[in-house]
Amino acid sequence: MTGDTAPATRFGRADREPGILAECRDVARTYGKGPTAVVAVHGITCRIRPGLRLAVTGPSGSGKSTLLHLIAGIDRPTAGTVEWPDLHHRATEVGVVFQGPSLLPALDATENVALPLLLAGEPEDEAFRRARSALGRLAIDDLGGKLPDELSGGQAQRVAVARVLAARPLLIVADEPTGQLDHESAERVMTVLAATADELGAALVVATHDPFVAARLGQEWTMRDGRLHGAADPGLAERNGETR
Ligand SMILES: Nc1ncnc2c1ncn2[C@@H]1O[C@H](COP(=O)(O)OP(=O)(O)OP(=O)(O)O)[C@@H](O)[C@H]1O
Repeated sequence: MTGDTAPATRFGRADREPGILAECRDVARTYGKGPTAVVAVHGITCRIRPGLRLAVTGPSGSGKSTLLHLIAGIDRPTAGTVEWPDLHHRATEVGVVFQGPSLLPALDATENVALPLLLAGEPEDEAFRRARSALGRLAIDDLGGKLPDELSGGQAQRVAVARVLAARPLLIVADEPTGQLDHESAERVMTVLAATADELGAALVVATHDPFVAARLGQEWTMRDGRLHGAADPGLAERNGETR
């Protein structure tokens, strides 16, 4: 087969490199100003491609959440640039599992999961079908009728994961998605996140303190004091923009 006839894929032709979902160039994020300013992220250059399975690890306060928010486009860098070259509609193509509570209190679990689909214009029956299916994959379909304040922290966390998966994003950014879960539930969440990312051809970026979760993903980037470390890992050249 010649290059000209290579089949198209979701991100271009099969004979080309996969696309770039997110690209950070020399990105920094400082909170506040003057003597109390906190530099949460410094000088990070990285690329997120389809198929990436990435754990972002590091001590508390090292900048993991900040980097994830910049990659997802829900925060802006104070220096450098973040771009999403192969995303067309970032609001629906990036799914974020937040570290803290994020469910709307007046909606039950199924409605919380369906809401982003309804807002994106999905017909109601399809939105609710996908919401129930996502809850089922995470083995929490029995919780569909419960309000957030009737859920445990771990149950609410799984509903938040279901909400992201139901929206079928191309870039899944999850901040401690298993932080409140027992081992068995954490394992299920990681299995479903990875399987869904495989089905969608998506990238999966997970901030975690849990070595088991990090081990489930293909790559690990470690943050310390706002910088990426881990020179021995195979992603470093990619991260530093040395290869395309
Ligand atoms: N909104 C904010 N205002 C001021 N400082 C902040 C803000 N958010 C984060 N920080 C600071 O930025 C630094 C990085 O925080 P970040 O939440 O990104 O770290 P983290 O590695 O995700 O931590 P954890 O593992 O505890 O979630 C910390 O020093 C934190 O106190």
